Amino acid sequence: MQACRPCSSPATGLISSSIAWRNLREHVDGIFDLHLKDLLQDERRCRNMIKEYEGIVLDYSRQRATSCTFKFLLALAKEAGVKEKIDMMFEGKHINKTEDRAVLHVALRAPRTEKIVCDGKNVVPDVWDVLDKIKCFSERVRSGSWVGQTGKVLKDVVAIGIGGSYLGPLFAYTALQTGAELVQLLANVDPIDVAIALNGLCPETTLVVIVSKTFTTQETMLNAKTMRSWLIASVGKEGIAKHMVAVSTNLKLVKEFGLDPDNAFAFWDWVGGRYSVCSAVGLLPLAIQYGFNKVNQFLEGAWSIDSHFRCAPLEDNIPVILGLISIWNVSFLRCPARAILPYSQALQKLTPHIQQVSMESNGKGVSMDGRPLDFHAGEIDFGEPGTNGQHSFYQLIHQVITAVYSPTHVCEPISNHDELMCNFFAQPDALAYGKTWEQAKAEGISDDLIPHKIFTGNRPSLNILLPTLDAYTLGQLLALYEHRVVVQGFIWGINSFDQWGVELGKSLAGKVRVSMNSVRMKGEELKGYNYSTTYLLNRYLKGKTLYKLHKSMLLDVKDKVHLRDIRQLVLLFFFDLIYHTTITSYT
Ligand SMILES: O=P(O)(O)OC[C@H]1O[C@H](O)[C@H](O)[C@@H](O)[C@@H]1O
Repeated sequence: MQACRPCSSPATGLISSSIAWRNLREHVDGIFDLHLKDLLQDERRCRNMIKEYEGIVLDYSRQRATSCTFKFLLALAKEAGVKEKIDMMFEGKHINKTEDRAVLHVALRAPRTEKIVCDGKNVVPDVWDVLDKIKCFSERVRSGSWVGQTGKVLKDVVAIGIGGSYLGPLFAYTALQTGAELVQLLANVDPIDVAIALNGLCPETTLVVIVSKTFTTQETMLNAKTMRSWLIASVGKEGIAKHMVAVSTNLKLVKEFGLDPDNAFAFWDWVGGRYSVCSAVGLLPLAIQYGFNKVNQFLEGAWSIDSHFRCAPLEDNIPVILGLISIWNVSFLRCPARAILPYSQALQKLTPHIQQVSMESNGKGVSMDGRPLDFHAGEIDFGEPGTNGQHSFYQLIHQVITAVYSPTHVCEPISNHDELMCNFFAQPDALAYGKTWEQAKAEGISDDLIPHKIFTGNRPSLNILLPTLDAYTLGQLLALYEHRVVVQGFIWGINSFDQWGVELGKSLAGKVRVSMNSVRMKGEELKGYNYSTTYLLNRYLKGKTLYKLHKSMLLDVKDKVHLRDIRQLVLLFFFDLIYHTTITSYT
């Protein structure tokens, strides 16, 4: 077993130049020779790799790691100043340096009596003002005392948002679903998504919630305008206040959009979009659908993990351990892909949400001070609920790629889920042990088939077991993943709170938008694009388009959307593109 070298501060500013990092780099060579089937025989090692907090069990004994690995990883966490960075986060310091902002999503779930200071002000009372407003408003909608312009009770709610203003709420909302839903979430600007959301809805009994942190996101604003026109056509401009509310940090733009500031639910720039589930972004739809009690439990669950994250020693701190496991796999074992596999259908939207939280946060190529990283950072996240995933992409994990690490099995044990649970318990061992030639032979498999039926195993995984799945444990699960991602960013020394790459795409789309408008409205020629883009754009502009249909369907048809018509056109357009692609690739 190797001894830990004493740590020293990184000389170049990158964590990779620290002694702790170098210790791990040397240590990893020895790990490549170990197999999980041998590591799993060491009961003492396995016992040390199981942690429990409030009934949540984390078992990471199927990681390709020894207890020495964890000593080195903990030394790395200390070297990177993880504890100090956690404190700075809770103290409201501007740790999002490129945007000069604090990172305080933890303040969103702080009890009323807590004090969390940002820029000299305790923000907890502001948080609770909005929570009280959500409680009051949601109770009025649920009880039917908030009526629409024509006096009818509201029966449907459409929440429009995208990215963090959609994925997080969708995850929490879906996880708590029990049956009849009042609320639907709409993200895509594709008219078919709008049409599906509006199908069968009546403006007189519909409430629209616009969810956008910035209130400038093109897709959301376009969908919001479409919905506003749809409402006005039935209830008039004066009816909007009864049928439209907003969640945003930008109350000025909310007002300019024509909404009563009383109908706006605020949050703050110290809440990142992908960390905003516990703001009004996620809580308003949850409260309308499930009642404010559930919201409270959800917040309490998240806060229980926040408190654990802040206070538990690094070696027992579950989000820190999870973050270290990620660092180990990505940067040292060079396994950048992670499957997240919840063995619970209710958690079907966990993976898409964590995909954004993780990949947008840690998909960074430079350190906080702008230095290019000389190591692998960031993860590729994918997944499906178990057992669906087993019948889809598991074959590749078992036999082909070694670059997938820690399929994270999250499970909720309920007695009549036994079949599901059998799979949950079988998969980690199947991945770890694989199957040898000798085993296959002993099973009587014929020689020609044996190569297809042997598996090298040694595929690492970790298991998280929840005692149950309710609003409280859901809040815990959310906070565990949020903090895990943050820990990774703290160690890699990157900024997990900005997303300038996304901004690049947005600004290019803005340029195309202007060009498209000039061609359509003024008949101008396209200028300033490369050959390929000019060709494709012209081809699109000449082809059949949903543009006219979109207008007539949503603006003129008051209460019935013709889904069949729109689908037909979407398909025509789609095949147009396939045809086009085929021609280009064969000439
Ligand atoms: O909430 P909004 O301001 O409309 O932003 C919605 C989304 O926009 C972009 O895609 C950002 O990268 C996301 O982080 C954000 O959640």
